[in-house]
Amino acid sequence: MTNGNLLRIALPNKGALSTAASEMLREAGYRQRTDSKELSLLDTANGVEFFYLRPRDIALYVGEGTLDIGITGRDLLLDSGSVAEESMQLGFGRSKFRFAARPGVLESLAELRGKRIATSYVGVVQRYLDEQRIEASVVHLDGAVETSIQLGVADVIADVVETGSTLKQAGLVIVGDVIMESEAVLITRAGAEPEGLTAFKRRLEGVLVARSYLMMDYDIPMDRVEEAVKLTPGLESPTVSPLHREGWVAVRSMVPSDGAQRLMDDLYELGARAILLTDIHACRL
Ligand SMILES: Nc1ncnc2c1ncn2[C@@H]1O[C@H](COP(=O)(O)OP(=O)(O)OP(=O)(O)O)[C@@H](O)[C@H]1O
Ligand SMILES: O=P(O)(O)OC[C@H]1O[C@H](OP(=O)(O)OP(=O)(O)O)[C@H](O)[C@@H]1O
Ligand SMILES: [Mg+2]
Repeated sequence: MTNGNLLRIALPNKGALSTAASEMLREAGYRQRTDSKELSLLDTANGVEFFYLRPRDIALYVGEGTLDIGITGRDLLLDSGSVAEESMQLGFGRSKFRFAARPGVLESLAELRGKRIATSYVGVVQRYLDEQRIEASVVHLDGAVETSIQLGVADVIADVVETGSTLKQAGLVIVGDVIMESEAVLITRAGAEPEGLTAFKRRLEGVLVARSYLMMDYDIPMDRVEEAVKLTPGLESPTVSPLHREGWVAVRSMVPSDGAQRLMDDLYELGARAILLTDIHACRL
């Protein structure tokens, strides 16, 4: 690591991952650029420096050790062939990598043999073809690959699919199974443990937990508390506090956001009252 003890972090400068990555870092308490033209940003109070780079190039910088860590897509990491490694899943930028063609052109991926496949992810596609021992020609395009079929440059495309609306617009249908599932990931260099990495990861983990859990409070008669805490076991152990009202206690526990309303109904049925749900802004487990 250069530049004193600053942890040097690569972030997507534009594209599908950029806004969500910056948002996550802001939630983790880091400074982020306010102008999308800024190329890098120092956050000395938190011991980090951010470099805003093309998501495609991020694995290269991290793999070569020029930068300590980065946020990019799992598919882009694999495509780059970099020695950088996935160190943490970040839960946004989810997509599936798939083959598609005009209806009737291809029944299964076994029929890819001899076809012209257009993609921006040559590394991912070639690796798949090699694994399956299929010989086909790969046409490298920078983007808008769906249009290449209409323009006669390819028979098949291989691309990121999120909602599927781009494929639909181009009149293409998915062929075969999902080649890979991707999401934004934190990447590091194999074997490297830069100073500050553990603290940085703990902050991001805090954001992931704060996003997927809520804080629940409720009052309940003491003789029901065992049943109630079985429904709300929390991550460590729920806090049970005495109440002024005799025979009642207050319970506080983290609960998964998914299904929290249903949990409130169940607790009410059990006799709980004053059931409150509040957001968690930040946490360290
Ligand atoms: N709807 C989406 N479109 C494209 N990429 C997506 C989508 N949803 C998630 N991703 C992920 O975002 C990453 C690609 O990011 P980005 O769109 O910035 O790359 P790009 O298409 O190569 O760049 P650009 O379109 O800016 O030239 C991949 O990891 C991909 O899986
Ligand atoms: O399934 P969907 O929700 O339609 O999203 C997938 C589409 O979005 C991306 O394109 P992008 O907008 O990044 O343009 P590009 O192809 O020029 O990179 C990707 O390459 C697909 O074309
Ligand atoms: Mg794109």
